[in-house]
Amino acid sequence: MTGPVIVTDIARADAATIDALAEHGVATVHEALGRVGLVGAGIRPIQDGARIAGSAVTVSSWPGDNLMIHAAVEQCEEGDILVVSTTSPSTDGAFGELFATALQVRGVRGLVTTTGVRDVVDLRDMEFPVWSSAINAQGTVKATAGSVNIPVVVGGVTIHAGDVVIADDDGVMVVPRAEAEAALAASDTRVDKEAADREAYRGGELSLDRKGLRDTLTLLGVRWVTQQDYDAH
Ligand SMILES: O=C([O-])CC(=O)C(=O)O
Ligand SMILES: [Mg+2]
Repeated sequence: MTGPVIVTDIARADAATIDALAEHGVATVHEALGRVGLVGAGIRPIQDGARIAGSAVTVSSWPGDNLMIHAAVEQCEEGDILVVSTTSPSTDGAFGELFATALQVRGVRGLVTTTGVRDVVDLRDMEFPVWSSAINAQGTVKATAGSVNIPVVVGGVTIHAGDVVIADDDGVMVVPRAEAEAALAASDTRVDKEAADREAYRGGELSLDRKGLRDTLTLLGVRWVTQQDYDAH
């Protein structure tokens, strides 16, 4: 379909699966999925300590224009995360505490945006978590058509409406909706493995031995030499 659209009634992943993914956090799910889905590190949290997951409601906006964010609020439901991208780069402050107020009332868990945001003192105070490209008071207009709930690119990653977005202090990642269950199972397995690793490291075991990395170093031609031998050659 061409032209601006607002897609309604999007499909979402299972709520319990989304909540369990939130508990695992970005780094674990990213590793468990095979190191995919990570949004570029240019999208940063404005707060410390928030860890959320939710279904993406996506916005494709004109730069410097937040009309389509206004349109998207109506499409948001309990447990969603609003994801905003612009058709060309813009760090204008397209979002602030008024939008956050409207979204919080609808049970939206947070915002991920390639734009800038403003009112950050208020956003932090009201505990509405935000990941953005910039903090910027620059105001925007409401004049240009865009789309809601079409695929958008954020930090090099394509996010479809209804995909599971996970965000915490490490960054933001996306799990395609159809892979949410598999991502959770793989994350559970990884957490068990890391628990065993942690126990071993607490006991003094070296990761070099536990992961067989001495062989890797040897295969790569790395040699262990005493300082005396090193200095002598
Ligand atoms: O109204 C705007 O343009 C963005 C903003 O500052 C808010 O949501 O509070
Ligand atoms: Mg404001």
